[in-house]
Amino acid sequence: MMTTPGAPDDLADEELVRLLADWLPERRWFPVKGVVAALDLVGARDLRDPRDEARVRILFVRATAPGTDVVLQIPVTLRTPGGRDGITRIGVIGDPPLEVHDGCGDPAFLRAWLAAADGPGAAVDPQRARVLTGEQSNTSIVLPALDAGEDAAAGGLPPGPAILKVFRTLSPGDNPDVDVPRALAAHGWRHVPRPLGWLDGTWPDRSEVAEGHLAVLSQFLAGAQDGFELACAMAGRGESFAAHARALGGVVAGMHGALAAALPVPPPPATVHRASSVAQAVRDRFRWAAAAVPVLDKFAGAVEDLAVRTQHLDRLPAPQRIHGDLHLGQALYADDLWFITDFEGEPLAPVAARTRPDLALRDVAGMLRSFDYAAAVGAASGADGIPDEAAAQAWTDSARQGLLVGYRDARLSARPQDGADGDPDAISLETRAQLLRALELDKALYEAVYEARNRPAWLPIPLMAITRLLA
Ligand SMILES: Nc1ncnc2c1ncn2[C@@H]1O[C@H](COP(=O)(O)OP(=O)(O)O)[C@@H](O)[C@H]1O
Ligand SMILES: O=P(O)(O)O[C@H]1O[C@H](CO)[C@@H](O[C@H]2O[C@H](CO)[C@@H](O)[C@H](O)[C@H]2O)[C@H](O)[C@H]1O
Repeated sequence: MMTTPGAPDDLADEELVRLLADWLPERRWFPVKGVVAALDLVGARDLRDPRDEARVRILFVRATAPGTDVVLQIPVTLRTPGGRDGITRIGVIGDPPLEVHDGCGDPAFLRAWLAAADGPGAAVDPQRARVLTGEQSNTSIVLPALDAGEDAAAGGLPPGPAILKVFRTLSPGDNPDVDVPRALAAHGWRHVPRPLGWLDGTWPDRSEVAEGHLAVLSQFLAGAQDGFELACAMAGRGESFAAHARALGGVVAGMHGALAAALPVPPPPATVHRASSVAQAVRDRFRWAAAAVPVLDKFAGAVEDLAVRTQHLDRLPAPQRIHGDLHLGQALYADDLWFITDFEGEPLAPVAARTRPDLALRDVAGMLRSFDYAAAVGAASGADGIPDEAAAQAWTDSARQGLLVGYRDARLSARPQDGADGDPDAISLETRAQLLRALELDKALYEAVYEARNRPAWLPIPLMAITRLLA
């Protein structure tokens, strides 16, 4: 084991990792599924609980398995036995014994994190924190606002509530889930929850010391509805999502305008044939997806035909910073407004690819794919409440139409000078349709791998879309 900054200095850490070996595979965010991962402790960092109630330690653990090699962040707290109820106990180590708890569920870790973080912070109460239990690649914890008296004592901190997102799989470099919301909020775009705190860290990564963000604290939109849950519920009741989709399309267009202004990128070199790059990306995605989901092999010819048609497009919109993994689950509906969260990009993609300038239409395609999921998962039904295919198709079509019209109208009104032919990105309707088809296919291939790894029962949703898009 190396002796770089952040390397473990404590023999008990090895015992901790042995304890975690049984606990980790049961976590939704643990990236290795179906096979046993090798776990190696590569580093650790102590944070100080201002109340000194518990020892707070962040473990950096490398998990390796075929196709996976990642460094995970695992905050734990160590307490003398019998100290506290109501927090997640992982087990006991040492002699004299120490209880090991999941840091994310322990106020001691949350206090220590808030004390160590950069940024304005927030007047929140770690004592009443709640760990979210949904489908998540990371771990999020809601921190309620302090009550009025305590709030005054917090001395001018921005008001709570707030949500802390602990990144589980660490990536060297600045995390776009911290930097992008900061840039958008500083630019004055109001559809992103305000970032309130962030913590950097270092950890040994092979022969280097990696540095990057460990977690981010943001304004919590109390009472917000998750866009995917809202869409599924409406689909199940046979209610059109078109008006919501139209408003969402407007917000996605506003996000693209704000991203282009807040995080400008240089134009691509004239030597790059961009349509060929998009086509090649689809081919590469297909090869990657077919290796993980062999049933996709039969689509090889049809994918190549689509790639060739894409390659022959002559004029593409300029690349820019985009969201990168936009779907209904990243859209929150609060007080009649849509907000966009989770700017981390596709969790299965390498970090360098996640911040690369790309086509704004990729985000639009991501949202279109989500309507397909909502119709399937929500069991879209007609007015009689009985789920059927025609009703699902009609529900999806009207939501798609709503999103595209809302997006296009907002782009046009923001940049009317570009709309020579009524198209704000100055491309023909045919080019737009072909690009969207290629980008939807690309996303559906990604989803096939995501579902095969995480939710095999949902694999038919992207597989049916791939069949349809290639028909
Ligand atoms: N600012 C926020 N206010 C309210 N809920 C939020 C906020 N940010 C995220 N959430 C909720 O937390 C959950 C997880 O957040 P997300 O950033 O998508 O995590 P992950 O990238 O791990 O999937 C989502 O279901 C979302 O509804
Ligand atoms: O939210 P994450 O950043 O963790 O994104 C990953 O998980 C998503 C699921 O939670 C996944 O999204 C897919 O399923 C959604 C329904 O649960 C659906 O609305 C999306 O359209 C679909 O892509 C996402 O792809 C993955 O990166």
